[in-house]
Amino acid sequence: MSKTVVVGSRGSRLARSMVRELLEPLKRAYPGVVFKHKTVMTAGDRDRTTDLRNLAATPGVFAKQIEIALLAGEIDVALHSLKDLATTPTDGTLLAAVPLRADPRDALCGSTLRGLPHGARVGTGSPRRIAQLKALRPDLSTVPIRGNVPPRLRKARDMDLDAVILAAAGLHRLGLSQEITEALDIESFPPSPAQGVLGVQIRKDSTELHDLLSTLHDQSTDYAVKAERSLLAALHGGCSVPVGAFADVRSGQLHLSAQVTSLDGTTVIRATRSCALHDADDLGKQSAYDLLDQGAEQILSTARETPSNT
Ligand SMILES: NCc1[nH]cc(CCC(=O)O)c1CC(=O)O
Repeated sequence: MSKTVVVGSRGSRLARSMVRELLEPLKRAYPGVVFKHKTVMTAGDRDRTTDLRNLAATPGVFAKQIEIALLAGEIDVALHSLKDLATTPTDGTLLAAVPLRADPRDALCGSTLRGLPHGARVGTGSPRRIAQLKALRPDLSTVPIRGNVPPRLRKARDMDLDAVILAAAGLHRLGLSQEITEALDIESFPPSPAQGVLGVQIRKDSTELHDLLSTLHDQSTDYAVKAERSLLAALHGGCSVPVGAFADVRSGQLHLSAQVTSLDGTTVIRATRSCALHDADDLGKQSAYDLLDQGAEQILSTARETPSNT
């Protein structure tokens, strides 16, 4: 293998901190390999003017350009947030490693949930976050807010919002943990499938690189995201459906809880299942059927016709 490995990612501060998180253990484990970082401009970065509602109609808006650079050989590793990566793998690519998950929770910045006054305004454009928030607090209103994490925090202040919802993992990675007023409980506010997990993607034929990246692999996180992503795939969901899911390994079993919520928050459908670790894919599928049996399809088809950002 050539002794240089080029890692491609978005150019945002968050993406750059993810690259550092990825490279630190690799540089330690392979002092003889040179690791380089290359920034790939994505459609999501380029289009600052259009509302992401239109952009997000194209799934994988953040990931596509990075995958193209990977397949063209401009980079050797494509680094994504796994929750932004479509569940159908792109031909010629594979996920080489699933590193240990960071904090999976969503975070309220600006107020606690209970501390929000009646009718408060909360910044988020994500259908899942809007739906789940309305289910817990029907009195609240949501305001779409987009952009990278630091600008979202700034906009929330400029717009005088009472709070904004962001992924805790992103805030931790940016060194902005102090902005978190409340990390929302996993059970009542299930995160996006694979939230907090890095997606480390390579070309299928990069066998040596695959071996090298296996140092980063965390088997429990891998089982968990397999279950969460197979659930999402079975529901034909992308990043803009109101599906929350979280799986973890406890006492040698894999547990999955999932929730589909109508956009107005009035209907909440839940499924909880456990299985042996090697049945992760099946756990996701069975849980999806549990949700569909309870009428999830109607909520999902309505939500699919109302594209929005995550
Ligand atoms: N949708 C954008 C996005 N993609 C990944 C993260 C950070 C969390 C993660 O790594 O899963 C964020 C920001 C957010 O949702 O607040």
